[in-house]
Formats: sequence, C-alpha cells, structure tokens
Amino acid sequence: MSVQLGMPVPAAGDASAAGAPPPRPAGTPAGLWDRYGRRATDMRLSLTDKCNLRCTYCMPAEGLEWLSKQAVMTAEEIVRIVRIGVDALGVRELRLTGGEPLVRADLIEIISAIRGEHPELPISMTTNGVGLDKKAAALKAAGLTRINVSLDSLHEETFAKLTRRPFLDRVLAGVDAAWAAGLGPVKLNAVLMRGINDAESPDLLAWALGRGYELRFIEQMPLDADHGWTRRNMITAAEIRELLSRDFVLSPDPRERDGAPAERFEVRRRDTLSQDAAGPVLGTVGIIASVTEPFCADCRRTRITAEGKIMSCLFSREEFDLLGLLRQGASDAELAERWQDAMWVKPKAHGMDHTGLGAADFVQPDRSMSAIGG
Ligand SMILES: Nc1nc2c(ncn2[C@@H]2O[C@H](COP(=O)(O)OP(=O)(O)OP(=O)(O)O)[C@@H](O)[C@H]2O)c(=O)[nH]1
Ligand SMILES: C[S@@+](CC[C@H](N)C(=O)[O-])C[C@H]1O[C@@H](n2cnc3c(N)ncnc32)[C@H](O)[C@@H]1O
Ligand code: SF4
Ligand code: SF4
Repeated sequence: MSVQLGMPVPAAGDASAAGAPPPRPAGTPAGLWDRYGRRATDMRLSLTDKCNLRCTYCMPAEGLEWLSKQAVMTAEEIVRIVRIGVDALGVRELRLTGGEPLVRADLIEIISAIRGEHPELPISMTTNGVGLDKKAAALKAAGLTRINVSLDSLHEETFAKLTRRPFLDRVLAGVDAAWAAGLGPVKLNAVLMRGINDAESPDLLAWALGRGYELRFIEQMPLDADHGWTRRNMITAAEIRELLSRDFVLSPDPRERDGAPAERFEVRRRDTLSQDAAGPVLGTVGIIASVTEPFCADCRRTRITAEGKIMSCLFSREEFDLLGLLRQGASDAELAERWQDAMWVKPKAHGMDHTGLGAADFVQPDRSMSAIGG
C-alpha cells in the first residue's frame, strides 16, 4: 500500500455534520482500508435495534426507544448494501446481528436473498436464541452458514437476573435446534459478571464441551445503556483463566487466530490428584478480552447499524450515513466511495488513537451495544 499510515484525520467541517466523512487522500487503494493499514473484510450488519431480552450489560430494564420502521433498512436496502460490500469493496464474511435479529419478520427472506447473490459468502448470525428452536431449520435452508448464541448461565435464576427475562429453556432449546439443523460449529457467548455468573464458568464450560459447542467468555465492555460499567468490577481474561483452572488445563490452540476477537485454548480436564492435565483434548474455549488484551491492531470489522450508518469501530463516536445517501438515489459507486471514506478515518483502537477502555480519556459512546449491533 502506498498511502501514509497513521495520518491525521482532516477536519470534517460541514461534511461530517451532513453525515459524510472527509474524502480520503487520493491514491488510496480500493477497499475498506484505514489510516493504520488495516483492511475491513468482516462486515457486521445490524438488522434491528429491537430486542426481547434486557441484559443488564447491554440494555436498560425499560428498554430503549426503538427506531421507527421507516428509519430501519428494508430487506432490499440490506441486500444492496451487502452487494456493494462484497462485489466492490472486498467484504469476505457477513455477520447478522442486532438488537435481536430473530425478531425481524423478514429475516429468512433477507438471508435467502443474500445467499442467492453470494453462493460462497460465509453468513453467520449472533442471536440470543429466543425462538431459534422454531426457526433454525428455515435459517439453514435459507443459507445461513453458522450461528453464535449468547448464553450466560445454565441456572434459571441467574439467567433471569442477567437478562431480566425467564427464557432460559427457550434459549437452550434454540441452541440444540441450531446444532440439529446443521448450523454448527455452534459458538456460545457468555459475558461474565462479578458475583453473578462468574463462579459458574467451569460448569458452563463442562456443559458446552460435553455437547460439542464452542464456548467463549467475554470481558464486559463499557457499552451498557445504564453506564454501570467500571474497570475495577469487570472480570478480566486473567481472572477467567484462573476460574477455569479449577477444573481444566488450558493450552494455546495452535490454529491461526486470523483477526478473531477470541483467543482460543485447547481444554483438558485437570487431574485432581496431580494438578496436571489429564486425558485427551475435550474441545476448545475462547476468551474475548476486548478490555485487558485488546485485538484492535488486527481489526478487520466494518459495521452497519440498523438505520444504515457506517461505524468503523464499535466505540466510534462518529458515524456516517449510508442509508440516507442510498435513499437520495446515489449510485453504487457513490455509496462505495462514502463507505471507504468512512473507514479511512477508523480510530486506531477503542474509538481513540490508542487502546484504553476505562482510561481517563475514554468516553463511552452514546449508543449501547444493542443499538450499535454487537
Ligand atoms: N472490542 C470488540 N469486541 C468485539 C468486536 N466484535 C465482536 N466483539 C466481541 O466479541 C463478542 C462475540 O462476537 P460474535 O458476534 O459472537 O462473534 P465473533 O467472535 O466476532 O466471530 P466468530 O468467532 O467468527 O463467530 C461480542 O459479543 C463482542 O463482545 C469488535 O469489533 N470489537
Ligand atoms: C448486542 S448482542 C446482539 C445479538 C443478540 N441479541 C445476542 O445477544 O446475541 C451481541 C453480543 O454482544 C454481547 N454484549 C452485549 N453487551 C456487551 C457488553 N457490554 N460487553 C461485552 N459484550 C456485550 C452479547 O453478549 C452478545 O453476545
Ligand atoms: S445482549 Fe443481545 S439479547 Fe441481550 S439485551 Fe443486548 S441485544 Fe438483547
Ligand atoms: S474496539 Fe474498534 S478497533 Fe478495536 S477491535 Fe473493536 S471495532 Fe476494532
């Protein structure tokens, strides 16, 4: 790449106020490159800001004010934006997220239409699993490749405390249905919260390994609508490894990490007498340490919110309007230009020019995780 890396962002001026990023320097290569030499090839698209759970680390108890139907991208608009990403900008994988993607009535049609245009594109979805038992087979038939389900606890009481809804059985049925439908490898996401579900982590891992699911533990990030996150109170990756060492011995997974948020470990059971690893590898576990062991230097993600805004980083405080431009009648080439300009000014890490969630200069974005598209 011949562009100068780490260049300062030109003043956005009126362009930014209008939802347009400043133009990137002439001569930058085609594709979703940023000033730090990273190329986004992993597109995360939010289908809706709505959700039927109220996870404490994400949503407030009363929910949020939902976007109007007109504000949210239609199926046709989504398909067009994906087409531009894949055909013109080098997107190589698509993740559907939200809010809760399963609450979108036209979900199956959206997946079918994208699959029809992109037979080889890996399409995955992150979901809370409520209602998945009834839709898993149709999702597979429509062309969904694989699925990640959020599951923080196997105990009804803890689950209800974390999600503020009594739906554990429905989620478990959803996970099993996804597996049965061929949507594997099924990955499970658990955010650990101090004093609530952290002590359950070895049992949750044993359960996942026993069923062949890949569990990942996630450090809580400051993206909750209640702004209750504190650096001191979050469970760190180091603590997670320590918690798991009660029953298991973890060793680095030799497979390439390849820009993934999760650091993977092979898991063996600990021999209670010798304290050494015993027996065969039972499976793998992932730890997503966004706060204490950030992976921003290798970030390959570009995000489109449910109302069609480009967010270059999960913590971006600036977002740029793609859907508005599309609805004004812009051509595919014009939309691709805006997307590339928006990605060029992607922050180095955590919405800033350095890593540091919880640092003195870190400002939590206005949007919470569900409104961004996690
Ligand atoms: N800091 C940061 N965290 C992210 C980002 N994307 C995902 N995460 C975290 O990773 C968790 C898991 O994300 P998923 O959508 O399930 O999938 P994934 O781990 O990105 O992808 P796969 O392993 O390929 O399935 C999310 O809940 C976030 O907590 C990101 O761009 N930045
Ligand atoms: C925002 S949700 C959207 C998809 C779906 N509703 C779900 O829960 O899987 C995507 C992921 O973000 C994670 N998440 C939400 N808030 C988070 C936070 N504050 N820190 C870390 N992960 C968070 C959830 O656990 C979930 O795995
Ligand atoms: S994490 Fe997912 S399921 Fe939980 S409130 Fe946020 S969007 Fe809903
Ligand atoms: S915080 Fe931003 S730069 Fe870091 S991995 Fe997430 S999206 Fe990428």
